[in-house]
Amino acid sequence: MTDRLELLPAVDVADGQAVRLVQGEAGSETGYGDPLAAALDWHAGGAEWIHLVDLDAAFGRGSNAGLLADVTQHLAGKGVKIELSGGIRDDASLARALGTGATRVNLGTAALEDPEWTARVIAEHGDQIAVGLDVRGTTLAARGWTQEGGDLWEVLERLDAAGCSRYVVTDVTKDGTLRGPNVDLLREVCARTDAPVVASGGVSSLEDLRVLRELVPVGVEGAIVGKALYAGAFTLPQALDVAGRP
Ligand SMILES: O=C(O)c1ccccc1N[C@@H]1O[C@H](COP(=O)(O)O)[C@@H](O)[C@H]1O
Repeated sequence: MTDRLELLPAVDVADGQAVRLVQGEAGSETGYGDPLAAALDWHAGGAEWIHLVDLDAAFGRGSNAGLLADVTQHLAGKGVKIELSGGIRDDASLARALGTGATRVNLGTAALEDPEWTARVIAEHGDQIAVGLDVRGTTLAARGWTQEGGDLWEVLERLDAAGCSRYVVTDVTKDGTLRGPNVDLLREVCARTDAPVVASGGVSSLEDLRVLRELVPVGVEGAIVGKALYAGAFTLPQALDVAGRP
């Protein structure tokens, strides 16, 4: 068993550009240019994974599907694993997402609004499907985090029963704020499921990554890092030194 924390640098895309939002609020974005250039930077820094999000699809206001497919194919060709999310809500969008060569895809809204479809695709695709549990407190958020999507613990129990292989847990109130991860939330989710958990939201420092690495034995498998890398709080090689290298 590994004690390494997997790191997933984030590339969130809105209107064709890499951006970071604050608490997922539309209009709060800071731009970071070309998504492929950002992804290639993370590859050059040693990224094993990239967490790639179509924000326009998540908000239901557009699509960057072609661009994300290009980024995925390009990076997958270099051996980088892609976790793709945003707007994957039906058979067509799931087939397109898996067809890009992404290693896995994250379901958000669909996992809250369409339990039967979600159970079916989990049964069909196994660990190619993860579910993003995006929460404020213990209330889930859907549709670009603009609508409430139910109780975290009830949904976790349902998804566990469906055989969900992995959860990406985001404290929406921490995301993009550089205020540190919600360690209590992560511990509680890990205590209630045997599936691995990817931590998302709030990472601000190398110390945060040390803390998250200490949670690996209880079930935290990885951490998504966004704003801290883009803002230069630390470099990806420094982060990998703390998290452990593949
Ligand atoms: O990542 C964000 O900053 C974000 C902000 C607002 C909404 C969604 C966001 N990200 C990810 O989008 C998917 C959910 O998309 P969908 O509901 O399945 O269409 C999920 O991975 C969120 O973490």
